[in-house]
Amino acid sequence: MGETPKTTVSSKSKIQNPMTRVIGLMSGTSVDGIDAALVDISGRGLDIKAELIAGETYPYPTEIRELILEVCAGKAISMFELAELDDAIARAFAEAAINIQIGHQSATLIGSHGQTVYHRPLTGKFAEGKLGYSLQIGRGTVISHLTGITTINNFRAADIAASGQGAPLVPRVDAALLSHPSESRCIQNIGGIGNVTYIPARGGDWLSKIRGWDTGPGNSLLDLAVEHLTDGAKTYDEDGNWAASGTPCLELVEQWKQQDYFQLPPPKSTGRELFGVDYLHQCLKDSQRFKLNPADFLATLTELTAVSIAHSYRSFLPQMPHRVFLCGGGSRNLYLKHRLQKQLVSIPVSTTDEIMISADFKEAIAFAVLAYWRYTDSPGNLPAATGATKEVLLGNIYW
Ligand SMILES: Nc1ncnc2c1ncn2[C@@H]1O[C@H](COP(=O)(O)OP(=O)(O)OP(=O)(O)O)[C@@H](O)[C@H]1O
Ligand SMILES: CC(=O)N[C@H]1[C@@H]2OC[C@@H](O2)[C@@H](O)[C@@H]1O[C@H](C)C(=O)O
Repeated sequence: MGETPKTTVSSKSKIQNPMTRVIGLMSGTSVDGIDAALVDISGRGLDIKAELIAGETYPYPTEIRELILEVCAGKAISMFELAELDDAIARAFAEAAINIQIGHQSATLIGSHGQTVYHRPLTGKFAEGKLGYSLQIGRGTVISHLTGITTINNFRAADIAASGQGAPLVPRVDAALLSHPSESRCIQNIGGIGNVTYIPARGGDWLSKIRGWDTGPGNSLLDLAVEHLTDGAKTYDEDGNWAASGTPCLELVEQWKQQDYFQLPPPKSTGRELFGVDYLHQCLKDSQRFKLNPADFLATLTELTAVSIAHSYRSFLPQMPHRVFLCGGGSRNLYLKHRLQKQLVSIPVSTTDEIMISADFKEAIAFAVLAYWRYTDSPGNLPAATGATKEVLLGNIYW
């Protein structure tokens, strides 16, 4: 297991709690594996310090990954099969928690996001009198039983109970760890789905101006397209090299940009339910009249991710940020980064590695922080990002 360089991120705290060693576990909408982060956390509320001690990705066994993707795409399974899948995921998460500690002092707390298999946020008229629904499986009960460590999971439910979308939850963590005294920043995660946190320069009423939402597809459509074009031989476009050899069809991107989700004002969140297999098939159909070759098609999907991010900033931010920092697997897609930079013109685009937080493990670190907040009775959601009516404690605790 590789040791990740130590990175410390602090929010200038004067009051420090004794340090707690926490494991953050996350598997996102790409379903590529479990990201585990071993993190030392101290402080309270937004005044916290988080130091990454080790980070590692543990790929899912192929049969589990394939079943998760099928379930996400709408496959019907029995309650027996659901219980088996839930347990298999929980066991894989527990194993990741055990392995990340090897060679290190043990952790006393685990924050486990689990695996999202269904996300149904409600907005506009559909929301009247109803709550959203978001299901993450991989039971905390099993993780705490197998590891012997207090485990917190089911982070999205309390926000949904407060009429929020249950996502994105990372904005409050981003604000705590990545604000700057004079620079406004967008922290852009590009996982299967993309999500942004806008953090104004710290000072005055900066907290009330923080925003966050899901920008739309990150890598989900690209990954599905690569699998489709290679008959399953490849699962993603490494460094964006394949797309870089093509030319994006801008007319098609303009057409796709008109889709409802991109016009919907925040708070908003989405998932593979929208940007999944059916969406890709529609994209393939739409592309037929332009006779795109595979590289052009991938370049066009990459452009959709870049354009949807930039379009959402221009449409929904109070002002454009001074800088944009990428994280998540898509931050490694050099062609996507280049196209986003082109969209954002003079706003520098780099990765959160540059501001001392691992771009690969930021989401896993975030779930360690969210668990720490639950453990220390601090709210974890940001109502401006999720649409909840109030700040709430997030997560269920299994001692
Ligand atoms: N070197 C690379 N070049 C291009 N793409 C990459 C590279 N490394 C990772 N990716 C992309 O990143 C994806 C994984 O990203 P990540 O782990 O951040 O997603 P996730 O956490 O599952 O999703 P989400 O943030 O939506 O929950 C892969 O599926 C792949 O598309
Ligand atoms: C329901 C769900 O799992 N949503 C994820 C997904 O992946 C990215 C984006 O969509 C984001 O809203 C969220 O994850 C991050 C960790 C969040 O809640 O902030």
